[in-house]
Amino acid sequence: MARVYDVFDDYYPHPMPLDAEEQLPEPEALESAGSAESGAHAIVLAPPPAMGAACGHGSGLRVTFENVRYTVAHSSKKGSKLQLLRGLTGEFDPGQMCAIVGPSGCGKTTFLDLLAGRKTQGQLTGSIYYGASKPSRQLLRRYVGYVEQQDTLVDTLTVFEMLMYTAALKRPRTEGRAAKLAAAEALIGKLALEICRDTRIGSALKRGISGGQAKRTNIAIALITDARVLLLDEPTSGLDSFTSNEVMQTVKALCKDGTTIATTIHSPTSYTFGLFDRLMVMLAGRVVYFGTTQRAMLDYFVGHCGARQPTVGDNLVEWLMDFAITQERQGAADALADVYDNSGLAKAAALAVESTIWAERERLERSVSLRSVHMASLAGAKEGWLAAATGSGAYVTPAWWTLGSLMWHRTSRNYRSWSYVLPRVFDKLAFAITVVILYWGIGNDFAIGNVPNVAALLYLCMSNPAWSAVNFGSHVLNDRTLYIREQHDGMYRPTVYIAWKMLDELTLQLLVSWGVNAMIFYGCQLQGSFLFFHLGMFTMTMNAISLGYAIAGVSPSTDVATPATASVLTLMLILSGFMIKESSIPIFLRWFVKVNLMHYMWGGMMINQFENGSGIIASVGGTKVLNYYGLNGASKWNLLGAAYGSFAFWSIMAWAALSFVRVHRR
Ligand SMILES: Nc1ncnc2c1ncn2[C@@H]1O[C@H](COP(=O)(O)OP(=O)(O)OP(=O)(O)O)[C@@H](O)[C@H]1O
Repeated sequence: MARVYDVFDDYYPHPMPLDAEEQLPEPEALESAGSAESGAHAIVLAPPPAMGAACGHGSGLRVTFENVRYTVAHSSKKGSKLQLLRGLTGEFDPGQMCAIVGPSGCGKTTFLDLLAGRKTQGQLTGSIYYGASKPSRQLLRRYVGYVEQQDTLVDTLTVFEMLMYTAALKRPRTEGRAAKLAAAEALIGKLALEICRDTRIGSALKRGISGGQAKRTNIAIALITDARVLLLDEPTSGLDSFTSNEVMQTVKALCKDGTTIATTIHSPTSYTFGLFDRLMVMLAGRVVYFGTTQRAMLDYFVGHCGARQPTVGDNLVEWLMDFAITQERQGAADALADVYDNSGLAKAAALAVESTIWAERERLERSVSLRSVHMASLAGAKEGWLAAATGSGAYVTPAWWTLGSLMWHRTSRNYRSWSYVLPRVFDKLAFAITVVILYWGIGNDFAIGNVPNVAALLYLCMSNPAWSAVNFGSHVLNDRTLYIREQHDGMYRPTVYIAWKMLDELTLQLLVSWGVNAMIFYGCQLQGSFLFFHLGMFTMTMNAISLGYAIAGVSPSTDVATPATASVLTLMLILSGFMIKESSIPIFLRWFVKVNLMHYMWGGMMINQFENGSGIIASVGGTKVLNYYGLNGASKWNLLGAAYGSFAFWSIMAWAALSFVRVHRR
């Protein structure tokens, strides 16, 4: 029968010398070191590198976590709490790649989310440090790249454009295009993306780059700020074993410049497993092993936990996961975690954590007399490595630059896509053609029997742009995963995002609407001012966008937003004063007519059509028409002004919804 170490060697083609540093420390040595305060630094499994290497720009940043516990309110059991993480302690070292493994639901993603500062609920206790600092939002955005499980890319951009777009919003504005270009090209090289550099990313329905290339592009955008820490959540999920190996090999190569890497991974191939320097095994929110991936790991599980010896034919990763999951299913997760907590490994990890925090603080205090984390950050800034994190706010670029970049990198690229342009032009054109065919020349027919037809035409003209609120809302919701990721990455403020989305939609509408509105106005021979007619139609589109965004902002999904928007619009259309005269509406609902945008704009259009009609409508007179509909005495320009007020109101609602309403919880 093959000995376990032979099996190990058979599995790993990589040279993995078993040096003294990777041996399990003797428990007695640890105990004696731990008891003597002065000896605390004598035993550290992975001693901190020289300070410059640990913290300087171009090197890594050690991630240290101490007794991390995380509790959330139970989503299905009201009033009860659930502790998802239970006392995680350890550190991820610069220049090393650590695998976090464990059965599904053991808390791996929760842990990474916490490290990356992306949890929006729950209670965290314990400490997390990046170098010597507790992670500020700025530090996380500047120095930590987080690659989430799902790809969040812009399907209309090429890989190169995606990187340049991200660079424009995540790197300092002042550094110039050449530096951004160099950073993008360097990452394309590092992540072996040359072959798809100019390929559109595409979507599930319209294939562009491959799954592995998409994953590597996600990694590249996480690194565009020269991130010193890279956290990856299941980077190989959905990839075949060859592509998984390729992706992880590329990731591993990033360790060379000192990047600190931690990744959750479900079923690494043997090859990929061999690329990891460290392994953290989790069960039910606790650590059951944190150490080397080498022979000592086998010794630990066989010797301390009662795992069977692996034999030839065993895949070591499967062997480990089979053991861990079986133990969990048998309710032995806590027992295994207790064994780990009492082991030399856990004690060494705790000492290493203490040592790191102490040493980093001492270093900072040496450079300037410091007391607070804020001051510590300033000391870092003095040395250069935290300059951007502390020197700027939560967002790297000013609002005007962000807006310009979004217009340039996103909006202008939209026009390359027929699927973007055609539906937006076609729906306006189709409406205009239909209306012109049905109502040809009607505006110039002054017979009394024609008045309801003209009123109906104007009502249709108002309601058509209003209905597009349903589409606009779904555009925001389709973008939501990307929006959330880019928000976390500090790429734009919600105000800028809303302003950009509106400009994005309105730019094309502005171009198209002049033509189609002129077709309707002159084809149907409507009366009054064309400018007013056009502004009225355009204002309705603006309102539809802001209304759609406001409702989408508080809706968890399109399934909720679409019927909600349709209901609001239906109410507006019914109570506009056209379908039911205001005087016939029950008194308790009449207030709605007064705040109803449709009432204002349809009323304004009616006044525009009939205000000069007293001489031209032979039998009835324009004033009487307006009287009949309850529109006498109003000024069409005031009504237009009210519609702009409504736009401002819905825009503020949309901004507030995106800024303050957390429909996504993690
Ligand atoms: N509010 C909550 N109420 C109840 N359970 C929750 C809540 N939030 C998270 N959980 C549970 O916490 C566990 C940890 O989830 P997490 O996504 O971190 O697991 P994971 O190890 O990353 O799983 P996977 O490998 O499948 O991605 C899951 O079982 C999840 O269902």
